[in-house]
Amino acid sequence: MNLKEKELDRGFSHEDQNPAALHFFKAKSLIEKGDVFPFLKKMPKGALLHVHDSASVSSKWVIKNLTYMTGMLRCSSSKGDVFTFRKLKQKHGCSYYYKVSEERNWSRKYDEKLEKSINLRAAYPEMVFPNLGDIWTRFQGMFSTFNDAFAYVHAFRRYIWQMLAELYSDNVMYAEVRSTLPELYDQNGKIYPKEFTVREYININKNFVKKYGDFLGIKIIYCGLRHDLNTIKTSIKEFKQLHKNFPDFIIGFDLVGQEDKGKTLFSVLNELNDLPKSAKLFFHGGETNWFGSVMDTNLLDAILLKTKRIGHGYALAKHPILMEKVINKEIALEVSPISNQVLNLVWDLRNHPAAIYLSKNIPMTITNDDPGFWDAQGVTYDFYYAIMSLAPNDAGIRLLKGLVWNSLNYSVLTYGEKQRGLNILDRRWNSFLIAAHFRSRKKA
Ligand SMILES: O=c1[nH]cnc2c1ncn2[C@@H]1O[C@H](CO)[C@@H](O)[C@H]1O
Repeated sequence: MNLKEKELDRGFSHEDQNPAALHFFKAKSLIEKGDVFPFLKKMPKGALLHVHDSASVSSKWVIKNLTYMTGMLRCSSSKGDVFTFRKLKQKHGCSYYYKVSEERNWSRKYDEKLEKSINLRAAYPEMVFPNLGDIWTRFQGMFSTFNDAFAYVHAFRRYIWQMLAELYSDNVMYAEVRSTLPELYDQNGKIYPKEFTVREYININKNFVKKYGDFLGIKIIYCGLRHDLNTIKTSIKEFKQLHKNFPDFIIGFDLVGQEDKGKTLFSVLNELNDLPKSAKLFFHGGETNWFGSVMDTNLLDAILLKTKRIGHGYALAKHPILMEKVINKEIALEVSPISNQVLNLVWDLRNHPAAIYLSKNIPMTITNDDPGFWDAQGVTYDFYYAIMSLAPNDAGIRLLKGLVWNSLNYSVLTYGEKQRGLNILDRRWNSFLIAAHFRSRKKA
């Protein structure tokens, strides 16, 4: 509370330097300079329940590591850059491929330029991306830029390890990761089936957990892109097979992509009814500002389809009856404050509807969505906005603790795994508080 009050007071008298009200791209360096951020960084976060794998790792790491791997190529398509390690020409819509190692030799500030194609950072985002459509085109383009490099088996292994490392160093202890599970390929051009991607994932996870015993690992929520019916059908078919073969790892299903432009849940009801009973659902819903539109009914249908949690749920505040349902059925919202701001739903996060959800005790957890694409390593920055912008001035450690405990309680860990996780969390939380207490005494 001391750290928070001091920082809010300063923000109140210097509004131009009040990170709680500023866009993340303007606030990031201010956040890092304050005292709240390092405190939150050290805080055990519990589980991370909403993150997309191919946008999870910091873009700097990707540039410094993956783009220095042998065989990396770059080409320019009408939609933007494409990174790849495939030797054979692909359907990238490019006419010429450049070797990154050669380009780097004759271009100044090459790495900085390269990083721009996988990072949305802008000094004046309101000028660069005036509309929600503009930012989504750019955002979706970044997945297209990176996906083919991500699917190179040697890059994939390093990237997923780094994803776990960034979570672990941010004091996250477990994650349920959303993935479209790309078909991986190797240096000889061999393409592997999705089962192989799952086995790779399981191996990396196993090795990471072996090395860091207090990390519980990850599970995968399989994602289909919602933009057209055939893609949805194919992804449901693939999911059924993968879930059957790996029921404890490929735990559930979701549909992703821009909700405003994609198929609604209602329009694919027949297909969704084909999902097996053992599969859990984790639908995105209400990531929209269109009140009363067809997309807006996704929230209703997600609840009717018995979703375990709701991704975002940004629009839920406009639907009082659905808010009640979410409380009664204990469906947690996966709230990603920075994502909603960067993707242009809201500017000042004090206006984010999660402030209302907190006041109504709607179950929720703080998540980071695509941190690599906006320079937010880990979930600490989102927790900063949660406690400084979404929560009332007088809410402190008790609220944070509730959010952290929610993350484990609303996870789909088995009973045994959850008990073990809660024990570890309890221990780590107490040492965190004791250490923070001694730090503050030393300062005083
Ligand atoms: O906030 C989001 N809402 C909806 N879809 C998203 C969001 N973030 C990422 N993706 C989608 O996830 C896919 C990769 O897993 C990407 O294609 C992207 O469209």
